[in-house]
Amino acid sequence: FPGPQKWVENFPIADGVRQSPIDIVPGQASYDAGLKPLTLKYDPSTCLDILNNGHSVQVTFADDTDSSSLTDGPISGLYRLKQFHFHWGASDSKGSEHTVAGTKYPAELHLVHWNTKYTSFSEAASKPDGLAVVGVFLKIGGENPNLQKLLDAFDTIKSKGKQTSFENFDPSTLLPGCLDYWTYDGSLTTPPLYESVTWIVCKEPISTSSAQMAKFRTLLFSADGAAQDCMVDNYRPPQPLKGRTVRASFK
Ligand SMILES: CC[C@H](CNC(=O)c1ccc(S(N)(=O)=O)cc1)c1ccc2[nH]ccc2c1
Ligand SMILES: [Zn+2]
Repeated sequence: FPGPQKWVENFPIADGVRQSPIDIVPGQASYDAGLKPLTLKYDPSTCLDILNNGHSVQVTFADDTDSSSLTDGPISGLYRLKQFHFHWGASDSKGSEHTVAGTKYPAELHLVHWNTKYTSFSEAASKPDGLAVVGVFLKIGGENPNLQKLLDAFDTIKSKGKQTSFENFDPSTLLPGCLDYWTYDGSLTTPPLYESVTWIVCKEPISTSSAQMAKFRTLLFSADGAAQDCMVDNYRPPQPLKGRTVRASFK
C-alpha cells in the first residue's frame, strides 16, 4: 500500500479538482446563513463491530435502516451512518488530515454516511453526492472516557484483518459540544479517492490524552506473523483547493 505520493499512478483522480483533505483557512471561508445546523441521530444498537482494516481502526454500523443518520447541515435528504474511523500521527505534533490555517491536530475522527437516494454504500461511494463525512479533530487535553471504550478493544485487533464484536456504542459521545462546521466538496482521502464526499468539518475539537494517543500507535498496519509495522501517520496531507469555496455555518 504505497504512500500518498504514489497513489496517482494507479488512481489518476489523485490530481483531481475536488480532492481531500485540504487546509481550512478560517479567514477565507465564507459564512453561509443558509446552512442549517447538523442533525445527527445515532442509535447505539446499530453498532456492530470494531476492525483493524490495515489502514485504520474502524467501527461499523448496521445500515439497513435509517436509525443512525445525518440530515440537514449542508446536505439534502438523509444519509445513513456506515462506519467511523480515525487518522493519527507518529507523535502528537501531527496526525489530522484536514489542517486549520496550517495547524495539524494529533488525530481526526471521520463519521462516514451515505446518501439513501442510492441503494447501498458501495453504489453511493462513487457518486458526486454519494457520501457525507463528518470530521472531528482530536486535541491533547483531558482523558476522554468515551474514547477509552474503543481503546480498550485495541489489544484484540492489533493486526490487520482482526475484528471483534463491539456493541451499544453511541458515536454521538465522540462529538464536540458545539457543532459549528466548515463544509466543502471533496473526496475519499484514501484510494480509490472518489470525488463523492460532502465534507463537514467541526470547528471544535474533542479532547484526548497523550497516553490515549499512544494507544492508537500500538495498532499495526501488518498482519499477524508479518514483520510488525506500527500503524502511524495514516493521514493524507492537504491537497490543492483548485478554486473551491469553503463555507462556514458560523460567523
Ligand atoms: C469505495 C471505497 C470503499 C473503501 N473505502 C472507504 O469506505 C472509505 C471511507 C471513508 C474514507 S475518508 N478517510 O475519506 O473518510 C476513505 C475510504 C470500498 C467499499 C467497498 C469495496 N469493495 C471493493 C473495494 C471496495 C472499496
Ligand atoms: Zn478518514
